[in-house]
Formats: sequence, structure tokens, C-alpha cells
Amino acid sequence: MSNLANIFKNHKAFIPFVVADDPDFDTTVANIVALAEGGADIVEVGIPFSDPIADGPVIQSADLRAFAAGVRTKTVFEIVEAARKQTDVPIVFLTYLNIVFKYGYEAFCKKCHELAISGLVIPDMPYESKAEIMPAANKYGIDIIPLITPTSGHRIEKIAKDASGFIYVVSSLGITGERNEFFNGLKDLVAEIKQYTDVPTAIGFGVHTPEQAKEMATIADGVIIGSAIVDIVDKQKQNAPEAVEKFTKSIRSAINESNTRKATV
Ligand SMILES: O=P(O)(O)OC[C@@H](O)[C@@H](O)c1c[nH]c2ccccc12
Repeated sequence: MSNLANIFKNHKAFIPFVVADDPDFDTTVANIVALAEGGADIVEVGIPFSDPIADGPVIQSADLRAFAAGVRTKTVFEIVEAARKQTDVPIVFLTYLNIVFKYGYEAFCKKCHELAISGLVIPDMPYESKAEIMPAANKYGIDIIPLITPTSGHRIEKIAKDASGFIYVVSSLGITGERNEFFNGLKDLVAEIKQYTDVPTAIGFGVHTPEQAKEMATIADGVIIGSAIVDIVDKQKQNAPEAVEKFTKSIRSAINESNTRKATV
């Protein structure tokens, strides 16, 4: 079992997301540490990209702020390296395929291994293209985390059977960003995935309140939150780490409450 999958063994996982270099290098390092201290199980670090097709306005603007700060892929690696001096929290990168492709699959996975990165979420890499990166990912022990959406349909079986680390279950159609309603077949979607694999599931897209996080944690094995945290970073700028840690603690305790009740699935 991969290191990532192990994390979900005894409790529901919380997986927060930040954009690297938003608003600057030091604040991102401090935010990663704050997320870890606040109780994150895995931190998802977004590599800024010029055409983030799956992202809503909040993360798009964060990418722009990072570009204004002069971010490059190399900077993102340096941020993780700096964070690693203060925390060993498991980290996964959220990156669009072009960034990995340009860097080279082998070189990118090697670098991830050196930084103790556990996995990659590549939202624009279709399942059918996964074979290209697998030799390098396997060589360096990097999980390629697949996404399953409410419209994955007949592809669910092969995606699930081939998954490692965890499966990113997209809560609803559309782009990232806070929502008040989710796809109403989420329980069935997770149940279907469970027919094919023991790899844990985590729900993301739209979750932004402790109540929602608790609800999602009763459906799946983990909860992912991005835009709500990126929004705090935008509003608080260099003061963000404190607020980010506070928010993380509130989500952590909401998710823990769902642990004490039997899942209603
Ligand atoms: O922002 P949200 O709605 O909380 O969704 C999580 C999300 O931010 C993070 O996992 C993510 C950021 N960019 C993405 C692109 C595709 C899939 C997922 C993501």
C-alpha cells in the first residue's frame, strides 16, 4: 500500500490546497507549515499555470499573483524544499500536464522523489495518457492520483482498478470554487468506486464550510478544500498563515466529528 493510501487507514483525511508562490515565497512556505500544524493529512500544492482550464476565478487569480511574483517551476520546488526543513507532512502537487511534460516525466518524478513529494494530481491528463508517465512515476514511487467525476460513467471501473494513493472524487460538474450544492449522486458514485478498489477516496470541488466538510467525510475517506483557503490567502496576504491554521483546525475538528459517527453510506 502506498504511503498516501496508508494515511486514510485510521481516520478521515483532510487535504487542503494552496497555490505555490501566492502571494510570495515565504508566505507559501509558512502556509504549508500552518496547514500541517492545523491538522492537514496531506497538503496539495498547486503549481501555477497559464491556462488552468479546470480552475475557477479564485485559483486563477492566485496563479496570476504567483506569476506576478515571478514564479517558475523551479521556484515551486524551492518552496517545497524550504517547507521540508520545517515539516514532513505528505505533499502532492496539483499540476497541469504541460508543466510535467516540458520538464520531462523522468526528471520531474526524480525531483518529486528528492523533495519527498508523494503524488501528482494532473487534472488535464486523461486516463488514456497515463501510461506515458507511469514508468517514471513507478521508478520514483510517485502516486498518480486519478480524478473521477459525476460523468466518468463506464470509465470508472478501469480508472478505479488502476488507481494508487487516493482517488480524487469531483463533487460536481464545472470548475473549482465554493459551492452550496453538490452532485446528488455522490454516495452512489463513491459506492461504485468501492466495488472496484480499496484505494481511498477524497471529495473535492466546492467544499468551503466545516458542515460541508463533515458531510463529505461521511461519504468518502477524505475531503479536499482549495478555493476557500486560497481566498483567505488573498485577503490576508502575508498574515495568512495564522488564519489558514485557524481555518484548518476548524475543518479538522468537523471532519473528526464525522469519524465518531458511523458513516451513513
Ligand atoms: O477550490 P475547490 O473548489 O475547493 O476545489 C479543490 C481544488 O482547489 C484543488 O484540488 C484544485 C485546484 N486546482 C484544481 C484543478 C483541477 C482539480 C482540482 C484542483
